[in-house]
Amino acid sequence: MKKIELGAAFIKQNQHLFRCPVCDQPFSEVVHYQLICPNRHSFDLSKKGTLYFLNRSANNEYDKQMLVSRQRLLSAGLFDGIIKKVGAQLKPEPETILDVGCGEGTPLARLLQARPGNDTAIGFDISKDGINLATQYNHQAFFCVADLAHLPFNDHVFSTVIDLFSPSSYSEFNRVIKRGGQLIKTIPNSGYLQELRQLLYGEHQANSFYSNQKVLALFRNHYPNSKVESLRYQFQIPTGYQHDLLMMTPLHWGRGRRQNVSTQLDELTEITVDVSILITHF
Ligand SMILES: C[S@@+](CC[C@H](N)C(=O)[O-])C[C@H]1O[C@@H](n2cnc3c(N)ncnc32)[C@H](O)[C@@H]1O
Ligand SMILES: [Zn+2]
Repeated sequence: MKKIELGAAFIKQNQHLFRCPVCDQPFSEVVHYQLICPNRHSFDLSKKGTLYFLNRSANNEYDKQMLVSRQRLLSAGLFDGIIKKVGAQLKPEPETILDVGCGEGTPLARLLQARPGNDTAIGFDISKDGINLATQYNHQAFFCVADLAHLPFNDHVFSTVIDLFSPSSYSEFNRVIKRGGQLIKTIPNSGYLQELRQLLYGEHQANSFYSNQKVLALFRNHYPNSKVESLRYQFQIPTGYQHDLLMMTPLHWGRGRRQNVSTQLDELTEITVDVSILITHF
């Protein structure tokens, strides 16, 4: 089946999940390849079977090159430890999953690969390049371009919302998560990609270290009963992926960056993944 047909089948079957980002009304019709709301605002599926919900162009620090590099490293398994831990939080029964700021789609693809195959899953990102890359995967998830500050989804429809390294909008998350559902957010800890930080910024620069304390405190403020799980592992960088590691995060253009690190970069064989996984139930 063509991608646009798969997208049309998804929105027909799951129309109840979506609401119009212009007037906030639940969509009332799917006609051909179009979602239409009661106020006649309409959104067309692209050839790739995705929807575009932004009503203004969005600036994004994640350009296509970064997303391609991220896809290469994630496909090589960089985040598999995180994905396994997130997957362990899901129920064995079918879930309705939303991946917030899904980027180029690899984490959601790999999460779903390890599931029985009965979930309903949507990934969205503000980056159109990210969403286009995500559609290269041949899997069951539906992808759209949207802003996490104004979600095009109805109230209390998702059983699990995941947010891996992306910004958050807790009022919107609270609105779309079902009672009995959960929010799983992953944030970097100070050791995250530390070998790369030290290579780029030396030992004592502000950028050499990362603190997640503010993000963690805000999460705890919103969800005092949340639990926090730490996860730290070493990833063996496959030969030829060192440059992708440099390109996949905004670290590569950070202030105070040292120049001419390519020889040392080529010699990097291991990288630390060090994260906190924040989980709260509704
Ligand atoms: C660090 S990346 C994480 C991507 C993906 N979750 C991953 O783990 O590879 C942060 C993502 O958040 C997205 N993002 C930033 N602001 C956003 C917004 N307002 N709405 C939706 N996505 C946003 C970026 O485009 C980017 O893809
Ligand atoms: Zn509308």
